[in-house]
Amino acid sequence: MSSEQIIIFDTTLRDGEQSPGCSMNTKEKLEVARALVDLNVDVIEAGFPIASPGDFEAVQMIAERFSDRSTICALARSREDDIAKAKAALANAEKRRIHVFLATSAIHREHKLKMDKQQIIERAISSVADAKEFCDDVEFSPEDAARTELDFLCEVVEKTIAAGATTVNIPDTVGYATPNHYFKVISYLKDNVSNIDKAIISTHCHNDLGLAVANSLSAIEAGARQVECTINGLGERAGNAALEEVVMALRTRADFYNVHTNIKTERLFPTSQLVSSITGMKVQRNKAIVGRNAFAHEAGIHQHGVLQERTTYEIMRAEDVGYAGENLVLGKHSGRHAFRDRVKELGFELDDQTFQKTFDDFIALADKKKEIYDSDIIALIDNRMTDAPVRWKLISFHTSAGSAAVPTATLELQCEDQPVLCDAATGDGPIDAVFRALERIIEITARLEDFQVRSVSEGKDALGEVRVTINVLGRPYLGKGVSTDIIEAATAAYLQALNKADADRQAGVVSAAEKLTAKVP
Ligand SMILES: CC(=O)SCCNC(=O)CCNC(=O)[C@H](O)C(C)(C)COP(=O)(O)OP(=O)(O)OC[C@H]1O[C@@H](n2cnc3c(N)ncnc32)[C@H](O)[C@@H]1OP(=O)(O)O
Ligand SMILES: CC(C)C(=O)C(=O)O
Ligand SMILES: [Mg+2]
Repeated sequence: MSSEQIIIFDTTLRDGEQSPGCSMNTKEKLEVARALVDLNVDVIEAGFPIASPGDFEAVQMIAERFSDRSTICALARSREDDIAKAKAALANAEKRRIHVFLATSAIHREHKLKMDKQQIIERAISSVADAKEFCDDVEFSPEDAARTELDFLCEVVEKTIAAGATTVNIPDTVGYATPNHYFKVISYLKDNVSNIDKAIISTHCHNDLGLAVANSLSAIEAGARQVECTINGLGERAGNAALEEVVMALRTRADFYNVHTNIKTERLFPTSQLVSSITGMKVQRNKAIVGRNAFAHEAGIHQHGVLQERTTYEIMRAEDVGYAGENLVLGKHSGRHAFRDRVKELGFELDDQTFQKTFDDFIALADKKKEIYDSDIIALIDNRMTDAPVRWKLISFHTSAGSAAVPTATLELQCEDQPVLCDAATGDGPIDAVFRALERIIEITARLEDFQVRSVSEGKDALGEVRVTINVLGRPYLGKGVSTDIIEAATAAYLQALNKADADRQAGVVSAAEKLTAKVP
């Protein structure tokens, strides 16, 4: 059985713009329209021309620029003046559609429109006929269809199709439907509207119960062939069905739905980003398809699986939706396989011992830091790759400082298997106090010649790298340390430099140097 096409009708610029705080100016709407055309949506609902001169202008300009590629649609109430404005806005459009709507549910009839069923039918028919005089492509929406009596809904749909509607949209205006209920509504229309084959059945689902996408898919199962949706699920209240979710569900489960869309899926992520930046509506990280976490694996077991075979934990490929970011995110839940993979990608070949030490450093860092960047990993590797002697190890350090306190450092160090030594010192600041305490325990007096500190990665919790150069009896020694705590990084750097001086002392090198530079303090 060959796969049928689902028409993707994007209403980001109309219903999407109805999201509080999401108004766009004409220039912004043109940018979004361009992105939608590049995404290859079939129909763009560009606005509601009667609503404001700005909406009118936007529909007109979008129609002039893009109607050769996508059908441009304008919304109108079932009123002559609305339809006249829609016609005027679309006057120069190549592919154009007028979308007329009128509520049909008892609640809307009685309380909002104050019209009875007969008046609704007559108004709907005359409006569709009015729009039809201008263009062949006319869509009719019985607003609040999901809460409309089924027999009355069938009557409205049948009569508007007879009047010329080529698409009948069945809106779940208030997000009241559930998947099985909505399936039954569409099936009922298919079974009870005599001319239903003369029009395309469309869905327009709102997300008040978080079911907009599920309901849209259910309608497709029942025979709907157009889906109205928005980028990032923008729209009135909780929004509309998210275009990217509907499209990727149909593509990923083509085995089940046996339908396809014309969407260039690799444009989904960039389009989502564009709409987010223009509207200021951030995409939540765990949002399906276009959230930053949508293709990210942090858990070691998942990362191990994905490294062996991507499909163990991925049902879609990030590149198919245009996401180019990293999908194996290193963090506290990552394991050795993913870490080794990244180390290799960064171009390092570590022996087992260095790898294990670096991995331990990485896990310790991941406990402190939300995100681990490649630059963090490089700094950790670099730190472990130095062949510096490590006779003295830092067991613990404690500093206290403040405007009214004398900066003090208390340190515990261990030299090989000897008992742990503890000492304290004061200084000009906490780092100076640490340096003095280190010198006291190791019994080496050094002169600090250079001290540099820089941030290795991004964010407030970034790794800091400290590099020091000390002079011991005329010989320079370099030390480097990295940590999210700059005092800890400075301690590690100074200790590394002192360990080098200590190694020379052990080897008798310092005493030789001492003779040569006897005057150096
Ligand atoms: C479900 C949806 O998303 S529908 C689209 C909703 N979008 C918008 O409303 C966005 C833009 N809206 C607007 O700018 C304004 O509401 C306008 C310009 C459309 C109308 O403004 P106003 O003339 O001031 O009317 P207001 O919005 O206060 O009331 C709506 C009127 O439209 C009528 N109406 C509502 N829907 C329809 C309809 N489908 N067909 C005919 N009349 C309708 C109401 O009965 C009410 O009529 P009344 O003024 O005779 O009492
Ligand atoms: C205008 C109509 C289709 C609408 O947005 C709705 O009913 O939600
Ligand atoms: Mg809507």
